[in-house]
Amino acid sequence: MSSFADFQNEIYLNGLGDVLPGLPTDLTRLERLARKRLSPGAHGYVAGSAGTGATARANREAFDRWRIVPRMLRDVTVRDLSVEVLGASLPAPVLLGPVGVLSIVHPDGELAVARAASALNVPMVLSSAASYTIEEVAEAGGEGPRWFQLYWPKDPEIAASFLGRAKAAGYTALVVTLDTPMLGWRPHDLDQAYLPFLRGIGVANYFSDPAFLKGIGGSVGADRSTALLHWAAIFGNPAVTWDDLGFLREHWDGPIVLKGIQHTDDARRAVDAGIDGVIVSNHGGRQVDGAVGALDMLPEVVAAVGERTTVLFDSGIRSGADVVKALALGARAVLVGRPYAYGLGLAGEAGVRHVLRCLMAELDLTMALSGITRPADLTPEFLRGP
Ligand SMILES: Cc1cc2nc3c(=O)[nH]c(=O)nc-3n(C[C@H](O)[C@H](O)[C@H](O)COP(=O)(O)O)c2cc1C
Ligand SMILES: CCCCC(=O)C(=O)O
Repeated sequence: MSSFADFQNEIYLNGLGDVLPGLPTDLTRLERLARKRLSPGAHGYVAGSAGTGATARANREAFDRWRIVPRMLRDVTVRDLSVEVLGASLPAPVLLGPVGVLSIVHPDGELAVARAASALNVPMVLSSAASYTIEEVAEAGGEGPRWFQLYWPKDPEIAASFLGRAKAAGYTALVVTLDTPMLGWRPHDLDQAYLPFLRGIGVANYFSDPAFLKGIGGSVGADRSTALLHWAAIFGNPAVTWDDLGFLREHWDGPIVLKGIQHTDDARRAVDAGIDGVIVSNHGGRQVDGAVGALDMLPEVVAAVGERTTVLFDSGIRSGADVVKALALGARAVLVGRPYAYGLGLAGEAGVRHVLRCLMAELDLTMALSGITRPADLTPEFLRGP
């Protein structure tokens, strides 16, 4: 007799992999389960957003304003989710976005994420603020594709050192996050007095870096408070401007993507400066409260630079249907943040695989049922908008 799992694979998963573990397949329900299971501090940090949460809500409302208009009788037997991004072929238009401090939700943190990403051949973007080092995560990910995300530190020697380490460890593309020269106003963390960094989580790359250690006399020391305060002082660099982008090129010879672009003029400046891609993102609503929903800015940015550069998107993706909407509005691929952090917290590596499979399977089905067989065929004509 066949099992539900066999049927599930046949009907829903379209060869995307083995069965899903016993977790909700609706990622918004997964989110609710994580609220129950994670510690209040860790949950508050991951789920939290800036201020009153208006931007995080705007991210979701923006998705709700767009609706898919499915088309019929278009032979959707054979589908291919793969896309090309910055010269590499991805199995689907989905990446694991940079999420730091992941050992607050699971002891294996980014190592488990790297294994899950590698199993599905989905690129993982490793955060500068990861709980494991650039090298440890590369080793865990093996042959899997990996990108590195830079928080531009005050000390250029540390920045150059990070880029050198990432290159040596096989990270192929560089994501430079522009929207976080300092952390936003985050009431969840302030009220719970919870910061991963204070517990020494998220500083692994810094504490293992010769350039960082030079700034604190060569080693971290038994009492880590001096090192932690030094980290807090150097992690972000609010002084960088468009004139400094040349520094990145000098120290990185692969593709460079700027994350946190929301204005068309910024997108144009990025492209004029020779940047290879932009990520339209508001950091999942964690930085500026009262900011515009990220998806609301996507069409304008695509109209401004879409022909000249690769436009990626994140902030608010919770389903395959959301991926369809972002792609139809011109994103080449999307990054997810919180959903996979919840998968990790609930079930480790298998939980991250679960989240990726759910997204990819639902994307595949939503495309098929809308009359689409490849991401490149998704255009604004498949949407009814605001
Ligand atoms: C717990 C947490 C940590 C994050 N850490 C980073 C980071 O280290 N670097 C970065 O560029 N973005 C970071 N982000 C932002 C994500 O890359 C992404 O922009 C955001 O989560 C997307 O929104 P979503 O969570 O609605 O998918 C973080 C987000 C969360 C929730
Ligand atoms: C130093 C900041 C790292 C984490 C981060 O980007 C976030 O919490 O949003």
